[in-house]
Amino acid sequence: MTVKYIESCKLPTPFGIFDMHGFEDGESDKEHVVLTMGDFDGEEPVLARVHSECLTGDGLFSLRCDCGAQLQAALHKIAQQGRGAIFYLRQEGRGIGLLNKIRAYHLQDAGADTVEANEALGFGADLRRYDMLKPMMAHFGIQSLRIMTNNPRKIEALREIGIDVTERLPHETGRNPHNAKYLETKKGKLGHMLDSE
Ligand SMILES: Nc1nc2c(ncn2[C@@H]2O[C@H](COP(=O)(O)OP(=O)(O)OP(=O)(O)O)[C@@H](O)[C@H]2O)c(=O)[nH]1
Ligand SMILES: [Zn+2]
Repeated sequence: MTVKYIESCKLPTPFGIFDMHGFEDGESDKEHVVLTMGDFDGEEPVLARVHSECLTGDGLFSLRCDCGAQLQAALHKIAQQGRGAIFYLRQEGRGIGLLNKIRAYHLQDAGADTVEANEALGFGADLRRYDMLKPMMAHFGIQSLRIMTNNPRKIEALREIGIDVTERLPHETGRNPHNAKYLETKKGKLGHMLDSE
C-alpha cells in the first residue's frame, strides 16, 4: 500500500475553516483529500465521515442521490463539535468511475435500479476499497473513529482491515422525490440503515 502525504492548506467553507490534506494513492493512482478540524492528540475517538466521491451529488447539485447533503451535514457536524475528519476518497460511482456511473444512470433512466444497472454493465454492486485509510489515519495519529454512516457494509469493511470503529452515528439526510427509489434500493439490496420514509 503506497499512500504518500503531499501537502496541506487551509480550506474555508460556509461551515468553518478546515485544514485540507492531499494524499497520493500509488495503488489506484488517485488523489485523496482529508479535511480536518481540531487536533487528534490523545485517544478520544475521532468524529469522521468516510465519503466516496460523487461528482454529480457533491459538486453538481444532483438530486439522484443523497451524497451532497450527507457531505454538507458531515462538514456542519464536525464544525459544530470543533474536531473531526472527512476522508474524501476518489472512488467515484462506488468504484466504477464517472463515465460508467453515467452509463448506469442511463440504464436507471430506463427503469433499472442502482444494483441492476451496475450488474448489467458487468460490475459488482460496490467495488470500493478502504485500505488507503489506514496510512492516512496513521499520518494524523488517529486511532479510532466515530463514523457518520448508514452503511453497515462500510463499517464491516473498515473493521475487517483493522480499523477501530467505536460508534456508528446515523447519517440520514437529503431525501427527495428524485432519490426515493435509490434510497429504497440502498435499504433493500445493500442493507443501509435508513429509517425515515
Ligand atoms: N455505480 C453507482 N454509483 C453510485 C450511484 N449513486 C451514487 N453512487 C456512488 O455511490 C458512492 C456513495 O455510496 P452510497 O452507497 O451512496 O453511500 P455509502 O457511502 O456507502 O453509505 P453512507 O455512508 O451511508 O453514505 C459514491 O461514490 C457515488 O458516486 C449509482 O446509481 N450507481
Ligand atoms: Zn451521489
